[in-house]
Amino acid sequence: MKVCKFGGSSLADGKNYEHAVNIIKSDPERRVIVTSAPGKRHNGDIKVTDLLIKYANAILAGQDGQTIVDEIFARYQAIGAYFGVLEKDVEEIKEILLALPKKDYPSADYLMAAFKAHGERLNARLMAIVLNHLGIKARFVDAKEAGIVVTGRPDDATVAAETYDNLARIKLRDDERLIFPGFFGYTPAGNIATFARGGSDITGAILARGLHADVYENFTDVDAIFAANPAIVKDPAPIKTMTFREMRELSSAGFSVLQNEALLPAIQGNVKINVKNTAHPDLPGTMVVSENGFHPTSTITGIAGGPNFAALYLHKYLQNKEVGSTLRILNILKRHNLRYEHMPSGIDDVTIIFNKDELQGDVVDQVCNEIQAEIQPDRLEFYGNYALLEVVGEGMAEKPGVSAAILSALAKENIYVPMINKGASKISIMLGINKKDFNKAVQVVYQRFFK
Ligand SMILES: Nc1ncnc2c1ncn2[C@@H]1O[C@H](COP(=O)(O)OP(=O)(O)O)[C@@H](O)[C@H]1O
Ligand SMILES: N[C@@H](CC(=O)OP(=O)(O)O)C(=O)O
Repeated sequence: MKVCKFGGSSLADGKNYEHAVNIIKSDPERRVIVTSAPGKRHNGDIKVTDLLIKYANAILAGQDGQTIVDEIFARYQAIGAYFGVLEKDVEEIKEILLALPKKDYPSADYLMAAFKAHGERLNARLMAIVLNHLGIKARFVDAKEAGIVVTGRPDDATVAAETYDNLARIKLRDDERLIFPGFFGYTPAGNIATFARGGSDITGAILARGLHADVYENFTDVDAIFAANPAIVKDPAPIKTMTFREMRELSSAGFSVLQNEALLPAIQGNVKINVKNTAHPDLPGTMVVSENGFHPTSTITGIAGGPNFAALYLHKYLQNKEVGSTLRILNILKRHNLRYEHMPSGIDDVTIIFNKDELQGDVVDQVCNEIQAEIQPDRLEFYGNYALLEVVGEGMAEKPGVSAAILSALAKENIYVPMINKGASKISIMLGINKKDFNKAVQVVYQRFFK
């Protein structure tokens, strides 16, 4: 049995939907389908999830959301109409949208989560309606009925272990497709909470593990996972096979094609992931598999990273002799609920690297003031234009000369590397660089290893 997840780009309009329907139809093993919300139809378009965020914000501001509801409903209705589904058969979608503000929510954050989740919740309903209309027996299964239980933040939830006991009770039938909405679950108190953005991939992986799928097919809008972001490197090499841990490193560092939290359920259930293009389903795509028995054929598998980082540098003479100084720094970050990405350190120095999305308002000044007062460093500097470059490959483990090859390729282009972190993981090398050099650095390292 296969679990198939279709991304927002694959369900953006009737034509894309038709590719997805044909994929479902063409293989009776594709019995569990996971939908995202309709994504962008073209450059400059807006995802339904983002329209729902606008809708939630309008309601929270005490405004009338009717115009946005009409805009959202039109997206679903147009897809239905493409298949000849009558407006009356999708009318329930509009009613559900209009009823959203009338429900009780424990807080504005939970209201926002519930609104956002309806992109996928309504799309799974629509997919079931379309498939049944085309004579393919299909049933919508809400996350509540499936038993997807989540805890944690309403916009960044974590799946609870009991979900897998609940999923074990689901009976699959040969003559029926089950259509699940991606991206959200229900808290023990019965409220909707979503995973992080891109989180329909996570639902697909949870279902693949819980329903013991042979493979988790993740359909998207590219032919494969490429060795570098195609927006930065022209025609990058497709990756045929890679390991879970390579994917985990790369997806957490910018390979947005697969949400990085989707790896854990697949690893736990040892379900291989096949990333494929909805528009070209006959191409093999990329297989993501367990590292057991995997034999790398190249030194490097992928080059990821991003330009949206910042670094806080602290120097304190004899810091290494003080017990607990790092703990005190971390406590300051904890007080501000601030997550950091990496913290390379030396005898007297520590650099703390943040994703800039974390640094809202005047939190940097507040943290610096507290570090100054409690740690009294000799130097405290903040770099707002930091980029991280992550080079990953099972093939680099215990292989001499990989860092040297990367650094000399960057040096030839006069790209300065203020930080290199190697050793925390055997299969990755992380480099801190200046934001302005980021794209060039990806291209240079790609040329060095793939051309
Ligand atoms: N290394 C990479 N290989 C393939 N795609 C990548 C890579 N890095 C970033 N991407 C981007 O990921 C996109 C697919 O992910 P996403 O937009 O989340 O898809 P979906 O809507 O199917 O969930 C591609 O269109 C591509 O722009
Ligand atoms: N629709 C949600 C979840 C998701 O997975 O979307 P997509 O498949 O378009 O990445 C989002 O936009 O974040």
